[in-house]
Amino acid sequence: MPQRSMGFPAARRQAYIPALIPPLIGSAVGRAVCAMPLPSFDPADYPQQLASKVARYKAEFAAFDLPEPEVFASEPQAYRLRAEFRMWHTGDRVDYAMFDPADPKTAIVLDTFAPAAPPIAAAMPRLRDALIASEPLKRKLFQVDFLATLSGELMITLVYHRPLDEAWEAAAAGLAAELGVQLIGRSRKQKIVLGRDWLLEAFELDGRQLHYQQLDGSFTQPNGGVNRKMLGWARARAAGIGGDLLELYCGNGNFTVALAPLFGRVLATEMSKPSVRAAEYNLEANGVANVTMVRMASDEISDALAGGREYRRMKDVDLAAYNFTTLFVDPPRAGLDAPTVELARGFDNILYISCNPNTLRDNVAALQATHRIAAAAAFDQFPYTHHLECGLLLVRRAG
Ligand SMILES: C[S@@+](CC[C@H](N)C(=O)[O-])C[C@H]1O[C@@H](n2cnc3c(N)ncnc32)[C@H](O)[C@@H]1O
Repeated sequence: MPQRSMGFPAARRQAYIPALIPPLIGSAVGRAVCAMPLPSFDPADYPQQLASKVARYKAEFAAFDLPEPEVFASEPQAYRLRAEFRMWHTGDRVDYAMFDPADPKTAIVLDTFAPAAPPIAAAMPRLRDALIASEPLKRKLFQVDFLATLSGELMITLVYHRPLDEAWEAAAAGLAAELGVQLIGRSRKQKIVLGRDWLLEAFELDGRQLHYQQLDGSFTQPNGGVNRKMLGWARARAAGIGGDLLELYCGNGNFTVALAPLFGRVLATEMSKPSVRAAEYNLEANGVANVTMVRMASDEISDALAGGREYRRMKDVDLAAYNFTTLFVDPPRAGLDAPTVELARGFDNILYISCNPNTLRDNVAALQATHRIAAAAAFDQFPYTHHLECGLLLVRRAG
C-alpha cells in the first residue's frame, strides 16, 4: 500500500528531499546533488538550516581567507520551478509518487508538493484528476515533469512506457487546452509537442525587464527567486570593472543578458547546441548587441585562447581584438578542468558561480598563488538539502 501525503508530513518528511532531488536536477542538467537530508523540512527551521550550511561553507574556505559571504535565502516554500514525479497506479487511480531511498519499494503518494512554484502547485491536482478520468492519458504513464517560470508559464511532460498514438494525441490536445499549458508526450524514440517545447521567462532586474526562452531538456536555474539574486550579485560585483568579458558555460544566456551591458564586448561560450540557440534568441529578445556567441567546450576555448589549434567555429572571432578584464564561469558540478584553470590564471578578475563547493575549493586552491577572494556569496538554491550554490569574485594578487 502506498503512503499518502499532503506535502511533507512530519514523520517522513526527511525522506522526500533526497528521493526527489536527483531526478529534479539530474535529468535536465546532468549534475547530481548531495542527497543527505537535513534534519527537517519545516519552514520554521529554515533560517537555522541555512545558517548551518553557510557556517560549513565558511569553515571549508577558511584557509583561503574567505570574506564574510553575502547570504541570499530562498523563499521557504513554493520556490521550485522544476519538479518531477513518478506516477503510481492503483486500480483506476494514478497519483504523484516519490520514493524514500531507505525504503525504495514503498511509494509515497503526494497530493501537493510544498516546494513547487505556484503554476506547478495549481496544476498538480487538476492534472491528476484529468489523468484519472482519461484512459489514453493515464495508460502506462510513468513520470510527469513540470517546468514553470516566474512569469507564470507552465510546461508539462508526460513520460510513457508505450508508444503514443492518435487517441493519446487527441486527449492530450484537450488536456493542454483545459490546463492552459504547453504539453509534451514522451515515449521511447517519441516526442510529441502540443504547443511549444519552450517557455518564456520574464522578470525585472536592476530596472530592466528581462526575457528568456527556456527550452525543454536544457539547463535552467531551478529556483527562480534565488536566480534573480545571483544575477543581481554578479552584476554588482562586475559593475565598474569595464573592458571585455569572457563567459564560459553560458547556457541559455542567463548571466550573459544580465552582465553584457556592464562590459564593452562579451565573448560567450557554451557546449550545448540547443542552449546556444536559446542564448542567441535571448540576446536578441533583450536587445543585447555586444555579445558574440560561440558553441565551444571550455577546454576548446581555453586551447584556442592559449594559441592552440585553429577552430572553424572561431573563424569569425578576432580574439586579439578583445581586451578581456574578466572571466565569468558557472560550470557544472565537475568545476573547471585543468586547461580552464590555466586560462583563468591569466585574468585579473574571475567571477565564479559554483554548484559544488568541493570542486570550487579545488579550483580556488589551484588559483591561490595568483588570485585572492575579494567577495563571496551563498545562494540557497536548494533549501532543505545540504546543497549550496556559491559565488566568488577572485582578483589577481598585487605584485
Ligand atoms: C550550471 S549550468 C549554467 C548555465 C547558465 N550559466 C545559467 O545560469 O543558466 C552549466 C552549463 O555548462 C554547460 N557545459 C557543461 N560542460 C561544459 C563544457 N565542458 N564546456 C562548455 N559548457 C559546458 C552545460 O550545457 C550548461 O549549460
